Amino acid sequence: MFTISPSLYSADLLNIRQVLRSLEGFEHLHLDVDDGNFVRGISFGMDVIEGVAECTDIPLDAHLEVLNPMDYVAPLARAGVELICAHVEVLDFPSLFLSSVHRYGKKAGLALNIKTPIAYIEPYADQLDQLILVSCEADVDGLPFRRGVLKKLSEARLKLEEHTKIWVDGGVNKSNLRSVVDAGADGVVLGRAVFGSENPVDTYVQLLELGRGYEKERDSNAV
Ligand SMILES: O=C(CO)[C@@H](O)[C@H](O)COP(=O)(O)O
Repeated sequence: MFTISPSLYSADLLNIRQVLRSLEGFEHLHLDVDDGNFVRGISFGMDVIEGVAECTDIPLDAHLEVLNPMDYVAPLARAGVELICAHVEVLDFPSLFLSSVHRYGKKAGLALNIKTPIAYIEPYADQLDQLILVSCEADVDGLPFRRGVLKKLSEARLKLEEHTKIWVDGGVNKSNLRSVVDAGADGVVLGRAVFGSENPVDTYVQLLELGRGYEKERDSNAV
């Protein structure tokens, strides 16, 4: 079923404990782990991630925007993160990353920057629980959604196995949600669209219902 993973990095990070307590009903929570090298921003270190995991029962997914993803697998798995995703652009041997995550009993994924073709992840289709298609330039906060991701999304949906969940991440909001779902997304990561709204919990529920409605229409049109 269509899902939303709100990105904690867009929340009020000075009140992180209160934010976590307020997130009633969230099915996922997205952790952008940004190292200041792969991307310019620096987000959460392991101490904060361990603290977040202790404070909430919401299943956590980590999007590693770092140069050395292999170093994060064991600490994230031990902290209880359920899904660990790294950028194919920095992995010399993506299959080793994916099997290392699986050895910890966690779900494993790859992420693609907007400029990176689907061909880069095709050889690993059999190991992929998740694909994150970044839909803005990852490095610059506030850059808009790039519609070019929709073609990549349709291509990925055709090429990947059905069990592989495809999420779109970056600049997604109410106005482009339908196009993302129609092109085949199983889920989206939302930063500003949820945490930049007046009431993140209400907004999350509304957008989730909207997305699930679009998904239902898409799937019934496909039959
Ligand atoms: O990591 C990324 C982009 O690289 C995302 O998680 C964005 O941070 C999501 O934020 P919005 O674009 O939805 O505000």
